[in-house]
This record gives sequence, C-alpha cells and structure tokens, in this order.
Amino acid sequence: MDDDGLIMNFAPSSGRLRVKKNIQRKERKLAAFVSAGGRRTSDVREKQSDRPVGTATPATKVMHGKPQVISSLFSYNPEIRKKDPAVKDATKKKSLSAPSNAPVSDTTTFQGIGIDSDLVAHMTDKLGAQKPTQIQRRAIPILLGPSRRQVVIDDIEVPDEDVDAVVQAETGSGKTLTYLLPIVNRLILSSTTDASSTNASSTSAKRSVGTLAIVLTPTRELAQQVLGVLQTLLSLPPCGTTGRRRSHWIVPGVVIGGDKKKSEKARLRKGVNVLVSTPGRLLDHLQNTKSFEIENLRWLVLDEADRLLDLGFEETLRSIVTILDERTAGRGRGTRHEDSDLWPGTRQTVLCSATLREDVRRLAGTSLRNPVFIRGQGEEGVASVKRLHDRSDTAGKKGREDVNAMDVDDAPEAKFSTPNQLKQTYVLTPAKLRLVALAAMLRSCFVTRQSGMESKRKRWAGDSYEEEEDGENEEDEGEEESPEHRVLREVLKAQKDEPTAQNSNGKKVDQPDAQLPPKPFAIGTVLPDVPLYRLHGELAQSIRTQVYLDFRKAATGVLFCTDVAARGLDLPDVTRIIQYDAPADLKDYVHRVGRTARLGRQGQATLFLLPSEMEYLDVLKAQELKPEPVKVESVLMGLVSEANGKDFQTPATELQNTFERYVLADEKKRDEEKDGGKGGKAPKKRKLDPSAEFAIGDLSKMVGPTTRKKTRK
Ligand SMILES: Nc1ncnc2c1ncn2[C@@H]1O[C@H](COP(=O)(O)OP(=O)(O)OP(=O)(O)O)[C@@H](O)[C@H]1O
Repeated sequence: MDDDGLIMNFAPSSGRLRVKKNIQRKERKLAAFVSAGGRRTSDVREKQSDRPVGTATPATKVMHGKPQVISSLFSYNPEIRKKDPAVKDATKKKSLSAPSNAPVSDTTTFQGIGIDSDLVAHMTDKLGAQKPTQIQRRAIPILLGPSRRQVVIDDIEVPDEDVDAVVQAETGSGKTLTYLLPIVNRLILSSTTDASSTNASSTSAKRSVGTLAIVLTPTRELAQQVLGVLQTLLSLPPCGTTGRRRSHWIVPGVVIGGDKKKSEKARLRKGVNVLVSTPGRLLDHLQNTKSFEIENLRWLVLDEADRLLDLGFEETLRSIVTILDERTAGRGRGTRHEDSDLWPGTRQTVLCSATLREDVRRLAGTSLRNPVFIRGQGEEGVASVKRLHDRSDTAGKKGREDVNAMDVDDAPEAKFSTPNQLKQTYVLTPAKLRLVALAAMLRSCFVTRQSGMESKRKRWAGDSYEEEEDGENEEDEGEEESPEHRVLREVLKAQKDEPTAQNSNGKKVDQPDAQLPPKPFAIGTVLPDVPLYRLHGELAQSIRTQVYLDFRKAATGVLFCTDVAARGLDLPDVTRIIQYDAPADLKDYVHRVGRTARLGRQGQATLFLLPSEMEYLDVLKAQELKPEPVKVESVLMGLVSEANGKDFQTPATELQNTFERYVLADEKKRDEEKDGGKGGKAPKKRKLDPSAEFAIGDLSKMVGPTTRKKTRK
C-alpha cells in the first residue's frame, strides 16, 4: 500500500459498553448517549436539544404507502460553533514533534544489544531493520537474560537472571521484534556449532522437543502476522558468515480458531517449537490434543495483553496458565537432554501492549513472577525499566499469589501515549451530515491527490524515510512475495480446504460460495477507482485472511473495519485513520489511531463526534490526547467540484438523497423478494439501521458487489 491507504473504524456495539474505572463518570455519560441510540440517521435520531427551539424534524413523508425521506441537511442543525470551544482555535496549527516510535538515531546497533551477527544481517536483509527502536534497545538485553554476550548498554540496569517482563511501548514501535528476537536468538544460538570447536551451549534438541515458546494474540489476523515475522527470522541460512553451522530443527506454527483443527493436531504431534495462537484454540488443544507436548515450554508471550484480559478472554487465559503451570511443574534445568543453558530455566512470561496500565496489575498476579516493567517512551532508560517489586522470586503458584498481593501499587502509572508525529483531528458533525461528511473526507483523500495536489508519497528506506515523487519507485509489479505473505497464503489455503469454519464467537459458519476472495469495489463517482475492503468478525475466516492480505498488498484503497483490525495489525503505509464512531474504551482509541504513523512514519487520524458527544474530548484531554478541530464545512468541501464553486450544500444534499433513495429502493426490493409476489406473510419492515453497516452497505451497494457472508439458515 502506498500513502493512499486508509482505515475506517466502526465501533462494534459491545465495545461501547466498556467503561474505564478511572474515567468512570465521563465515560458513563458517553456510554449513555451512545447506547441511547442517539445516532446516526439524518432524521429521527437528532437530539431535540440539538435543534433550535420550535423547529420540526426534517421531513419524512409517506407517499404511496412508503416512507420517502427528504433530506434537509443544512437546516435544523445544532449550532456547532457555539458548542465547540475549540473551533475558534482551529486556525492555530500545532506543530508535531519528532517521531517517537522510530529507530534510535544514536550509535546503538542490534549487535550491540546482544543479537547474533548472522541474525542481524538476515534481519537487515529481510526486514530492513538496521537500528533498534527505543523499546527494542531497552527490552532486548533484558529478555536475552544470561544468554546475552557483549551487551553495551550503559543506562539500563540489566538483571543477571531471566525475569518476567511487562513491555509497554507506543503502537508501531516494533514490539513484535522486541519479544521475538530474544527467543529466536536464544534458540538459534543453541543450535549453532562453531566451525573450529563444539559450542558448549549447543543442544541436541530436535523438533520433537515440543513447544518451547507460545505467543498468544487476541485476533487471528495478528497471529498470522506474528507467524509471518517469525518465519522470516527463522529462515536464516544454515551457514553463517563466520563458518558456524546451525542445525535446522526449529519449526514455527500457528493454531487459530477458524482454521482446520485436524491438520493443526497433526502439526502439533510432529512438533511446533514456536507456536502462535489465539487463546480459545490454544486452550482447546491443551485440553484435547494429547500429543501436544508443552513440558519443555520456556516462553509465554501475551501480545496485546490488556486485550487478552478483556471479558471473554480472561477466564480462558487463567485456564491456559493453570494448565501450563501443572504440566511444566517440577521441571528443572538439565532434567532433559534437550535442555540448553541458553534458554530460561523456567518459563519466562512477557506481556506486551501499547496500553498496559492497571490491567497489568491483575494479570501480573496470575501469570508473572517478579516482573520488570519496560517502557519505550520517556527519556530515562533506567527509570523506564522498573522492577515491579524487588523481592527475589519464589517459583510456583504460591509465589505468584504473593506477587499478586504485594505488587499492585508498584506498577508505574502512565497516560496513554500515541506517536508524537501522529496528527490527530476531530470533526464535530450533526448526525445527519455524518455519512456525507465521511464520503467527502474520503473523496478529498483521493481525488485531490489524483488531480496532483498531493503528489508526494513516503516509503521505508533502511533507517530513514525518503520522500519520493510519484512515478519514482512505483510498487514493483510482479515483486517477489514476502515470507509473511507466503505464510499467510498457506494459512489461507488450509482454511479454504476446511468445509466449515468458526466465526469470532466460535460458532460454526458456512464457507459458502460467496467465500471466494472478495473483489474490492469502488464508490462510483464519489471515489472513482478506489478499491474498498471490509474486515469484521462476521466474515468467514478465509475471507478475513484474504481481505487482510489484499489490503496489505494493494497500492491504494480504503479498509472499512471494526475493532477486529484495531490491534496489532501492521499495515505499514496506511496514512489516515477515520473513526466514524468514538470507541467507549480509550485503549481502543489508542490502538485504532496506531494503525498509522508507524515506526516513525507520518500519519493522520480523524475522529467523528456528534455535538452530544463533546465530552469525549475531555476524556481524551485527561490523557493528554488533544485532537485539533476540523470544521464539518471544510470537510464537506471535499465534495465540491470546480463547477460548484464553494457550494458544498448542493453536492452534499444530492449525495445524501442518493443514499436515501438507495435505501428505500433496496427495502422495496427486499420486501418483494420475501413476499414472492404471492400475497404471503407480510414481510418484516427493515429498520433503517444507522450503524456502520448501514453506511458501508449504502456505499458499497451503490457501486458493486459486497463481501458479506451468507448467514446459515
Ligand atoms: N528496528 C526496526 N527497524 C525497522 N523496522 C522495524 C524495526 N522494528 C520493527 N520494525 C517494523 O516496524 C513495523 C511495526 O512493528 P510492530 O508491528 O512490531 O509494532 P508494534 O509496536 O507491535 O505495534 P502495535 O502496538 O500496533 O502492535 C513492522 O513492519 C516491523 O517489521
């Protein structure tokens, strides 16, 4: 994707109900107006208080027995300017600081923080990673534990023994490599023999040693992505530059819901040494797959750990940790011939997320021992690497309970942090203008570019970003497929072989004919030639994977998505996030906007708010998140063509009418189909759903095929 990539976020209804304790009062209000159904259609939902006294709702006439909506978009609107104190500051442009999630600019190197030279060379070649980011610089030496050699970090206190760790760093700061590199480095070194002598640390381990490391992720897409990075790291050539030889036994793998369970079992039986999984499926295998060997487990990583703690995951997680504790209990270093002194003696647990705060306290009690807290932000490395408690560890369950009791007040408190270089804005818009405002914003993202007003684009080039004129360095046609892509395609193939799959709720769904790879579609004249994609939990898994892959690879496009795409997904060239609904949980805000401005790149994020949602800004402000206002009128100018001059009302009204006509026509068509023209039972009236799906449905239906799965009858 180049810089024309956008992601739209639509809050799933369940997400609206989660309210953070520390901002309870304000978020309760927020949840109240959100759940009050105060959105989104142009007519009935507008709050009475938003209208000037004495005015009526916009017209909904009944003609020929059918409702006919006549939009009056620009009358009866709340007086936004009076309501929004920030609008008067709109002209003051905030200057953005230097990127906060980019690789470091000092002399630190990956080798300098303890990564093997062959692995560094390989990583630079395959991933373009030359210098570590701040979180990698701080965390990798600690996670390498006693296996590290020649670490040159003078401002961080590195414990001598292996410790559990909580890793918190901004979105797009390279947390995946932060936790994967130490594991891979230790596994690779343990299977490396020097040319001249036998490496004392090398192990006779082979694939059948079973699972040594488990990485848990909340979504299947993220699991697949992590697997891709893992595959890339492990594709290190067997002979190093210094004549060292490596035995190739380390097998990575993935088990996720929606994938073929039988083949997963077979793979686990043969041995998956580094396993990436979603919680439900992992628990299923732990309980039901007898040949799943985890006795030698050394690493447990919880990626997006705070999400894994959310309702629905927490119990599963506790059960997983209990089973792992039971099945690895009593194992001591050296009890099995596969052991290596380069691996942790007992299981090391690592928690990662951009938004770890209070949540870590609960989880630390159940799954961490004597953890260190490592932050990617902040000036002082040492201060950011904080021991949650300094008592020496007592292994085993008892020790963990003690930790729970004594740690809770020691975890560093920090505000949510987003990348410095991310430009955040909000648009305060009446409900009835939202859809046209969205269309206008999307249009201005693409159409102005096509007309040459924005001809620059950005591309990752080693450890710096070079601005390139359009035309130079075009996406290579027929470019060699990346290892990540290859892995994901394999996963996808396995999914397609499966006759039935599960949706995100674990329910079986059909893999119907509509499950063919979805074709992107375009919004006729509003967004000419712009491919649109959609990603949400109601799609069958094969579609989800395909959409993810296609959007990653597409040169341009818009992804309409729910929070299923909010966490962890690395879509490196996405330049704008539009949140059509405000998330009730601020963590989600941070993760959603974090799909852009990754690894030092620029990015923009815009939040749509109703006039009645103004207090959301206070909630953001409390976290020092201060998006700048953008007037809805300037957004609507995106619909204006030269012929219209400055009149945005005419094209906006025309577009809204087109949307509404479509909805009415569609309803009529559906009624006829259901009725079958035989005077059967009166069809159910379809509500004009004001939610995101309504919006997507409108836009997509106007222009082409949709990608929604058929629901099982
Ligand atoms: N040191 C580095 N140099 C260059 N690229 C890097 C480096 N570290 C990571 N990357 C790349 O940066 C991108 C973002 O990394 P990653 O997805 O791990 O971020 P993250 O911190 O986990 O983000 P999120 O919180 O959104 O999950 C990836 O494409 C990754 O390959």
